[in-house]
Amino acid sequence: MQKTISIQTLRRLPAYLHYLRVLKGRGTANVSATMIAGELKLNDVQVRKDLAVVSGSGRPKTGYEIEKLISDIECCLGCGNADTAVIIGAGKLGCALLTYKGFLEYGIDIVAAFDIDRNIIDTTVNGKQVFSVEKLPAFCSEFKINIGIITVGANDAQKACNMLIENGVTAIWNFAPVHLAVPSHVLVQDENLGSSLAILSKHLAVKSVSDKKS
Ligand SMILES: NC(=O)c1ccc[n+]([C@@H]2O[C@H](COP(=O)([O-])OP(=O)(O)OC[C@H]3O[C@@H](n4cnc5c(N)ncnc54)[C@H](O)[C@@H]3O)[C@@H](O)[C@H]2O)c1
Repeated sequence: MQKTISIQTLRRLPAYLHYLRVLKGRGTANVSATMIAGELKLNDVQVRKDLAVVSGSGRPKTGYEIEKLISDIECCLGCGNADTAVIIGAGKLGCALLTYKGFLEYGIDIVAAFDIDRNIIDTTVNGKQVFSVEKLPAFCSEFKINIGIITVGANDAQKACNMLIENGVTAIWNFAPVHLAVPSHVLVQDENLGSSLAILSKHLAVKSVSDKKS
């Protein structure tokens, strides 16, 4: 029976996977939870708990076998059995996401983008076709699309979201700065680079005050 994985654990898995792949590339065969925790600035008890859910326990002294751990995390993240995703809005951000090849390593295959701008429709970005948004229903029914990525402006985001849901998408990665109303069977993950920048900005402001005092 598969163990339940918390959202917090899921959020940490890509970082574990990245570090483990780096270690594997260096020819390292085993790793301890303490070493992972040290590298990723996490608590080692937390790391052990996370890895116990996806892979079981490490061995005393030798720790975890890196190859097996990578394979277990990949399996948990759905790598090798990627969820298919489409982008709505092939503007600056949409194209940047289309261009990034790394999502496949985390189990998401962005297969196409949709837009309303005639100058963009029927072009390709990183080998991915940009279609007219009118073709979304036919595309979704032909290819099983699991994830919709919204990169349109705030005013168009709810419309794009509704269209995705009408065509069977139940997981939405939303980059538009707007709250999306969705039925309970749909999960929306809001992404906002601004919140990370706010933390950096706050850090600099606090540092500047303490520098002035000293
Ligand atoms: N979350 C973040 O950290 C973050 C960072 C940057 C941008 N954004 C947001 O991402 C969105 C896109 O930003 P951008 O700079 O790429 O804008 P952009 O104007 O370059 O791109 C938007 C694209 O959406 C298309 N579009 C508009 N309505 C549409 C519809 N109904 N269906 C399909 N396509 C449609 C436009 O033709 C355009 O190509 C904005 O909402 C912006 O605020 C979020």
